Amino acid sequence: MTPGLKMESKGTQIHLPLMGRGSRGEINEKVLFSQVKSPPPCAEQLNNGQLMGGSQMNLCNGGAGTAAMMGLVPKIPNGYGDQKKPKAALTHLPKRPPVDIEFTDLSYSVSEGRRRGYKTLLKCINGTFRSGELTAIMGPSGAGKSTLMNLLAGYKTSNVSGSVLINGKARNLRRFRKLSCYIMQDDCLLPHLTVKEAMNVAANLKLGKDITVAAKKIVIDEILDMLSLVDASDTRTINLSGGQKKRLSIALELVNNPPVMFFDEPTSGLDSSSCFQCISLLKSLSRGGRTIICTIHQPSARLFEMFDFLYTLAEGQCVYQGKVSGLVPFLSSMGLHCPSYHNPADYIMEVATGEHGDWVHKLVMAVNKGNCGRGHTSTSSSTSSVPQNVNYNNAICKNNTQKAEALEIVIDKPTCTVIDMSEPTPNKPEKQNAPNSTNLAPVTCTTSLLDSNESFSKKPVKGGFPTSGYKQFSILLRRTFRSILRDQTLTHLRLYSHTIVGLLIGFLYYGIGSDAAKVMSNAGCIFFTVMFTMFTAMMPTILTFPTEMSVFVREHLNYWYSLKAFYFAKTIADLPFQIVFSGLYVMIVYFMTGQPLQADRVAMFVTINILTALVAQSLGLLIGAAMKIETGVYLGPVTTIPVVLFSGFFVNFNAIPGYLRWLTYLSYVRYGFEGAMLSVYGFDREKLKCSEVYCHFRKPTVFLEEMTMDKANFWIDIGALLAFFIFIRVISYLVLRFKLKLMK
Ligand SMILES: Nc1ncnc2c1ncn2[C@@H]1O[C@H](COP(=O)(O)OP(=O)(O)OP(=O)(O)O)[C@@H](O)[C@H]1O
Repeated sequence: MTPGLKMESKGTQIHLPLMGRGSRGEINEKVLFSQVKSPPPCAEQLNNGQLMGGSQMNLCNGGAGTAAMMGLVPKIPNGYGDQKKPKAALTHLPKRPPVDIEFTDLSYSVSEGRRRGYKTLLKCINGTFRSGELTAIMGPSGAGKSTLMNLLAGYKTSNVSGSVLINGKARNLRRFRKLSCYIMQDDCLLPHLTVKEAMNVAANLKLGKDITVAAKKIVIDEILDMLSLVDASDTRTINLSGGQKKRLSIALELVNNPPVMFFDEPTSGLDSSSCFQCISLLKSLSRGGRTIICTIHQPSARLFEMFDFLYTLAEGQCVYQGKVSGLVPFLSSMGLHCPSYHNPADYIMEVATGEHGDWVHKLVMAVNKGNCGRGHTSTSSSTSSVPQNVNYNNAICKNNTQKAEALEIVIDKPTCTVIDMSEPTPNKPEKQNAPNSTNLAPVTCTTSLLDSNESFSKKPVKGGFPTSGYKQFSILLRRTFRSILRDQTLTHLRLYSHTIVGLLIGFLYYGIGSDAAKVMSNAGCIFFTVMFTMFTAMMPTILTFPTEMSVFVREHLNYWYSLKAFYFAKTIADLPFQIVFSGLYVMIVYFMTGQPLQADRVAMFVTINILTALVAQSLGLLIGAAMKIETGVYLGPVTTIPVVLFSGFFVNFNAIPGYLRWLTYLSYVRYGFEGAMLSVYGFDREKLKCSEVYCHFRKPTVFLEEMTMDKANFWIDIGALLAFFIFIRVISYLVLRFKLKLMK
């Protein structure tokens, strides 16, 4: 019989494969698969102490039907065979080494300004988070949970003292970041992509070009199947439930199988059943040999007992570290008795917040003395100071004598084999769960984090990302283009509004363009056209970019692609939409208002308006990148007012006081309006017809003189707008870079 885990389920024995830890901590990947012969245990059974067994299955290496075992949403056939065939398992993920994280004397401070000096958020804390364990970082609000996780994930590196060791060696931050992922509290997902599309992008970006399309598809299918997302494959992420969004966030990061996963409050915003599913999933991931660390706020007793290791913080110091089951005995040994039927998670939080008196200091002292923690054994056994009614196997404090079943864990010699993804041949039996007879490229197997490859690609790519800069750009370009195309606000609404407003303006100023008696009204029409293209380009960007930005931050910090690739893709993908929308509106207005029907003038008028729109959109991008939506929505229009004031429409340039006149050169609307006026009235346009007895502005040059535009040059306006466009785009790029740096 294959070594593994025995689990009793309604009289039927299930033999589950394990990824045991070798003597040196490596993952044993010997057992790839074992068929489940009986129906999976229900959630209730799992809750009754069998969960440990169920989640001992190895996600990485062919554990059978973990998601179903966890009581996630019912499975549907995925086309891989009949229902009796075992569920897909993650057999095709790149193999990863186990990673233990040890931190010693870790302190972190932030500057509070010159006068107030530094504030210490973490004070000399120590701990070890192991692979194969689900670790919870708990503590009251402001205790330093997120700070600790950011430090361990390598997101904060300045003002940090102490050491972080990975498998006993100094952390190589760059490599560690590539082999770990951080799943944020808010599910930063692009709303208009389907689950499958999002997964494809993740696979293409994270698995590199050495893995074939067919191999990527199998990886994706396996993950979706395992996380019970198959039936939501074609659902846009905006329509997913909270739990599904969370699972998709995990699925996206699982593509390259990171051995370390950090989760910031993974259960926030989920109902109790989704919370249970989510933590069950994390538990299964940890049982696959991963190091799963998450911050959590007051879990229910049911959730609490699912964690293997607990690290509790209060005021930036550790007040408990050790097994979850050891918490109550530890507190009891300190004289803090968790009342019967009280959730220990609630109790430790009450203690940490000072509800039971000033215990924090005493607990910190006890932790530092080694009264709890990994090496400490007394916590797991009954001591005289511990009340008899506490059941240590079950985290809830109650009179319960039920014992958790001992788990049979067989540790084998550690192996790390290259996954065989080649086509099955008659001599070579097809692996279960590799149903597609496609020719699959081998996946690089990393044997140690510290001497692991930079990426999955054979050749390390510049910048350390799994794919080349060009590949990142092309994948992101397609994704951004698709997202914009499907975006109701950015695209559909703009299409309708440009058409409707264009027609409205067209009817309002119908045929006035060639009438000398209506040149002032025509100038108003031209000015409004410039203003409309400007605002409709700027505001949607201010509104939508922060969402894109949060997705970008998550993906970039998880080493998917570079800022450059993202930024170029964003810039290029936006162009066609700006051109089409602005062009459509401007053409409707131009022809309906009777402007000169000369191809060169039409082209000039349309071009100058499109350029103005592009500058305005870049400004929207800058505002969106630099600030929150609420601030941007206010600042966007407010900063536009001076730009409009100095455009030359409301106040003639000659009438502007000399000391303020230089400001007109900073107004990009000035160049847009001036260029539009010149394309209509400049370039030696013949005399206009006059619909009244006398028309002062029959000669277009006279009107341009009146507007102080007679000496203006259309090409300078074009050049100025181009310069504005490039300048603002560069500034936006630098702002994004700066913001990223601040996050690190
Ligand atoms: N840049 C900063 N300047 C000053 N104080 C800061 C800064 N960043 C964090 N803090 C403080 O550090 C403490 C720890 O913050 P952290 O976000 O880690 O807490 P937390 O335990 O995750 O809290 P919560 O559960 O509410 O998210 C808080 O008191 C917070 O106000």
